[in-house]
Amino acid sequence: MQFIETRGNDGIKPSSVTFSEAILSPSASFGGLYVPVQLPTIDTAFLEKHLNSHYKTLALDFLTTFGIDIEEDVLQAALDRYDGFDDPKNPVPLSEIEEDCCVAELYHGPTRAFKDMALQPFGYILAKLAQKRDENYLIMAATSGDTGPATLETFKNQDNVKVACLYPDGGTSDVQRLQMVTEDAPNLKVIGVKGNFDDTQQTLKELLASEDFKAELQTRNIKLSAANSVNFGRIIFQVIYHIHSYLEMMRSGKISMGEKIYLVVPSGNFGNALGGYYAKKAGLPIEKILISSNVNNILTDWINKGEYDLNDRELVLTESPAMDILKSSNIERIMFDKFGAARTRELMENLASEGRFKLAAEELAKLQEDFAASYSDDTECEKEIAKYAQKGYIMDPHTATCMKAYETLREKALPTVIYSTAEWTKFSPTVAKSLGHPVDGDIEALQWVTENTNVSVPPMIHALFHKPIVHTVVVEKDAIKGEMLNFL
Ligand SMILES: N[C@@H](CCOP(=O)(O)O)C(=O)O
Repeated sequence: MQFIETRGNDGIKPSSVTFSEAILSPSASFGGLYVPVQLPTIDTAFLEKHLNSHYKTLALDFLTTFGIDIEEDVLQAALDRYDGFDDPKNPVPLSEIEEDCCVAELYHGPTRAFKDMALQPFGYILAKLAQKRDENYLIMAATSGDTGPATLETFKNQDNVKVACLYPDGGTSDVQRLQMVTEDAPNLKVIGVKGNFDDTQQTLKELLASEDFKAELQTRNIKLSAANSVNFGRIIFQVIYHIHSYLEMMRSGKISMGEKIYLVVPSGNFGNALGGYYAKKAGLPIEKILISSNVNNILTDWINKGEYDLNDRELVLTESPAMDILKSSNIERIMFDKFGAARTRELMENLASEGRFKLAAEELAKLQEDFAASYSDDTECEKEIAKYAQKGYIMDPHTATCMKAYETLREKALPTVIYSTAEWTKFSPTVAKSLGHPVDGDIEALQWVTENTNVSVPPMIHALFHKPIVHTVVVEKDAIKGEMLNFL
């Protein structure tokens, strides 16, 4: 399988690359991204074959069908990382919360967020490639809370790889911050940035596209890659759990083969939703993908009106910080798929120069064939958390944004899978507040929620409060590059 570029080719970079090249060097021509030339087919035969498969068997078959240039023993070992999840046989359990609605819990890995689903195996593969080639890599990650911890966890103590993780100071939950600043390994650098997530991601994208920065790194014998969903190595693993969810719905008798379902995806950088879109395009019976946001609802406008406008918006800090994003990376891959490279380049260049673009009516109609969107503010989310707690299910604030999408966007009465992207333990003060017991800090909130509901706190979350803080650097945006070079 070859990979091509969302904004076309500049005549300098190769016109297509292999999977390993795309993940080791994820910046494509004109600042674009890599996408596969085609997708494998997920047909009835494929689904039937995996009705009783272990998650790892399904994943290996999907990756093999994709035809990526990674040896099978490396893929096997990468997938063995799922053995460290709560239930190795089923890393993504589904819980029924309504008769026609299940929550797919993507957070049962080491950092309690869906990012582990991709970063655990992807991190293994990237590090192995670097080691086999005897090359050294700086892996950059920009995070609004979940990607950072998962990146540090997957790459810690890996030979040939150093990580620079950028987070917005004050823009994550306390648990998310602690997960990063207490992660101690000689190959990890965590940098707090005075700014918001978009500032950190903008820096990452600029450095990734900068030939000068890459040349500077080359003098130290280091190459540059990224752990965010701009890297297709993340996306490929984010397709698989959508297939798994469908199979789980079949296994539990909620659907029969071929019956369509809705997916509801809380979205920021749109990698999770893109995975669902690719699964749908490959043949998984999905009616539509319903996108939920918080008040940083630029994706809602993109899908409902065809408008993507940064000009009259300020990024707002919310109780669902992982979605506090305005410059969403993967809309580009969707637009490439629907409108082609030339139009994608034009739209993305308009966004860069004018801060906005608008889709034509027929383009919007194409987008709406696959997506619908809504958003919820913090108060609405708190009500949903309280409502489902009463029914015995504790959800985090990102998952809570999905409930409005589930309640209002479905045009047909079809079974629905909602994606829970993070465990409530990362946002316990919001959960306690939603349940009518506002408290000051995480320790008290975790204790109160566990004493008053049916959930428990995993040991790695408890342990965070006793670990020494090893990363204390907080810098202005302009100082990020220098800070990373000092580390190297
Ligand atoms: N929501 C993310 C932001 C980065 O997204 P990614 O999927 O591109 O890594 C976070 O929690 O860090």
